[in-house]
Amino acid sequence: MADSPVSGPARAVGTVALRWHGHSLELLDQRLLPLEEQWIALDDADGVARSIRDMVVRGAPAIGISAAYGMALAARQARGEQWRDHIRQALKVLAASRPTAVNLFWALQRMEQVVEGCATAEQARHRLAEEAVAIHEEDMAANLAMAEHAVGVMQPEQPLSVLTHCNTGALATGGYGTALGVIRRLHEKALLSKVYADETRPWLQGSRLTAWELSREGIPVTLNADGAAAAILAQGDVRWVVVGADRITANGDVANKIGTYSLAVLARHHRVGFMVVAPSSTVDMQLPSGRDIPIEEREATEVREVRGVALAPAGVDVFNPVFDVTPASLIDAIVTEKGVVRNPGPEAMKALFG
Ligand SMILES: CSC[C@@H](O)[C@@H](O)C(=O)COP(=O)(O)O
Repeated sequence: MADSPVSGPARAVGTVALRWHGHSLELLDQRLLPLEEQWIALDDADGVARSIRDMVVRGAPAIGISAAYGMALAARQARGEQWRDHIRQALKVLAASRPTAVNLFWALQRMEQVVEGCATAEQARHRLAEEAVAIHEEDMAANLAMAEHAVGVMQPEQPLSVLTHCNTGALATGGYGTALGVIRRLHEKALLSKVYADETRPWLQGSRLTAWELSREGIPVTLNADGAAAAILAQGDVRWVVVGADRITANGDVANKIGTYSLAVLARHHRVGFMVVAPSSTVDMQLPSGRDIPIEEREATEVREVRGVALAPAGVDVFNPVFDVTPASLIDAIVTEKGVVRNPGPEAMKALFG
């Protein structure tokens, strides 16, 4: 076991955002897409934490997987009697990278349990790498299962149109995607008529990432300004709004990219289905409701500028919460790999997640 690096998942579906090489982690720099495809190589946990904070990698499941690999990298550098302290310090740094997506803390907790079960640094090096790869592979498998469940809920008899928000695809996960995985599956089954992608101000995950990911895989996508969503739903063509999640609380409230809540209100008004697709690693049964979710606020420059070009008067006051909370009462279905929660509420959530 001296230094036999554990390699990454054997199976990948289409686009990938992270590559594990056993001794280093490569991340596709999502800040540069769609203009440039550049990979960043990392060999320590600090670099991974920085990459999460700076949005080189983003999307709840991808953040959790990256943090797990960050722990595996920390174990590779842990030496001497203090090896356990070195890994615990890495965990703290990774946990401080972003606050909202619970997948980060879920993955770190899993890694911590493995550390506690290791007797030597060498064992930790091997076991943490294995666990990180397992988390990565499980996420991919969960996405495939969720896509099947979601199509079962939609029961399309003919191709249907959907609207989505942010990026929930291979770029945001271990592969395939959550909400975008459902869209991919509909396309594979020739059941997708049209997908509208909100551009997703201010970071533009929809235009920069979702439009890129779908176009390069030959899935036709129509990009729209966020403010056009009401007009699109009013046309009557869209049957489902499909989104991902960063944290789902015990009562079925959902934190997701800012703008999701307005979409849920619009969907209810227009009698369009509203579906949240997320792995069970996004469910936080410790928090009673969405009011308890820490909502990240990011720099004012994200709203005032695009790639350094000013869009607003210099120094204008900005409010930039990057997630919002959709109340469970506006959600028709939460789809996870464990099953579907229809009309979510505390009882239905407890029945599936205990
Ligand atoms: C499968 S990704 C689900 C969510 O993480 C996604 O919708 C989202 O809000 C991403 O936010 P981001 O700020 O880009 O990390």
